[in-house]
Amino acid sequence: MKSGFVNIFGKPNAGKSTLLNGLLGEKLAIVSSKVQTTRHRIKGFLTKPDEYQIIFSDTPGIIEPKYKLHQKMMGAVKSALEDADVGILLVDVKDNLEECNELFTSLRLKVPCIVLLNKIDLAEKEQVDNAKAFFDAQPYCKTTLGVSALNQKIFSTLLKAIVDLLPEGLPFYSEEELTDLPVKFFMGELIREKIYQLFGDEIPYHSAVLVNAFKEKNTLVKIQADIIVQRETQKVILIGEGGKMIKKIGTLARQDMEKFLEQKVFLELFVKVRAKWRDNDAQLKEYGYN
Ligand SMILES: Nc1nc2c(ncn2[C@@H]2O[C@H](COP(=O)(O)OP(=O)(O)OP(=O)(O)O)[C@@H](O)[C@H]2O)c(=O)[nH]1
Repeated sequence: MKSGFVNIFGKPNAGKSTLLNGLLGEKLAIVSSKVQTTRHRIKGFLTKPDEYQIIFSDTPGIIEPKYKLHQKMMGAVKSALEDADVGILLVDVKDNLEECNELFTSLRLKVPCIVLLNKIDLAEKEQVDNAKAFFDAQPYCKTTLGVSALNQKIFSTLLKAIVDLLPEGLPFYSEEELTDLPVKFFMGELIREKIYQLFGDEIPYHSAVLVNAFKEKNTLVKIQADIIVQRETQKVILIGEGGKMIKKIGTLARQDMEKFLEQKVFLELFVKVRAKWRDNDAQLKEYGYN
């Protein structure tokens, strides 16, 4: 039996969330085409009885700490590095390889790493081969694989490569558990995902979601959440004309919640203004960015 911790690193938008969702077969990490969607470490477990247990985490995209929020994200990247048995360095195969290499080198990786070249469905074979040769020559790289996170066919090869690098050991969690994060957290992420999908650049980056109540009743789950924004003008946009937008967020989020929980959901959403929440430690903590 093998077991251990695997952390997925990569620049924003490399496809970390897509990969994790594909591997785990559940919509755990939220996926969007905008960068920096993932703010938390999200762990999911993949267990094959008597063979392996892999504990995955999806770290935030590696970025410059411009705001306090970003510093917290870098902290998450570092702490993920410290407790990993295997690192997966995810690279968009069309990205600047030298730049990715600099980034990985600067993390001073001590764990064995698999370089995963993602989005090969969009690249020429020659480009993939060149990238493979480039990373195979780097000291932190144990092996390089080409994948498309959208295509689950290659996952068995990836899983084999991961398991080969894992230490022998007993499972950390029981087979039934999929993640140790509270369901409440995922409900908040589903709301945040809708904000990313429905609004332009500014709004998503200035919003946080706080799930205040999660109550399981006999026939349904009651969820109450606040969407926190920085300015009154953002609140007006989020609510929309006659409440049109907030209704839309609510409906889409509720549908996904119902799929996830396999239960009817009653969702109540409020929009609240908290000036400068992104630079306020206490508020960052309240919204879950520890
Ligand atoms: N064509 C193609 N698109 C992909 C592939 N993997 C991911 N994508 C797309 O790339 C975009 C970014 O994917 P995410 O999984 O959200 O990326 P991420 O690395 O988690 O991004 P952050 O949360 O910003 O750090 C999404 O639009 C995905 O659908 C792939 O293999 N092929």
